Amino acid sequence: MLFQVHMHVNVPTHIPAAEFDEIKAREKAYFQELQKAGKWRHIWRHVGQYSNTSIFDVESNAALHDLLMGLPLYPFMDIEVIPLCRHPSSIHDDDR
Ligand SMILES: O=C(O)C[C@H]1C=CC(=O)O1
Repeated sequence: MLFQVHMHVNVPTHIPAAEFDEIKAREKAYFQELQKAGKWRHIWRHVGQYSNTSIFDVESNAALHDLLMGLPLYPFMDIEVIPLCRHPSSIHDDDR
């Protein structure tokens, strides 16, 4: 199942910068593992914002929920999820 997810990170002011840098490093490692696993298919930066639009390919709503809740940056994020389905005119076989 494909999902479009918008994430916005609210940089915390109540924790030391070094602690936030450590959380960002864990986020990057988690993100790269999910990319390698084919679950986090695409990511684009929103120009001028600490935000991204991502495409996830996971087996269920619950799987996406667990994945998002596991993001180290989750406590600092606003997240919007848009479930996607195949467009009838698409010529791409991997649009599921
Ligand atoms: O940078 C972001 O938009 C937040 C998050 C998504 C991937 C990652 O490494 O951090």
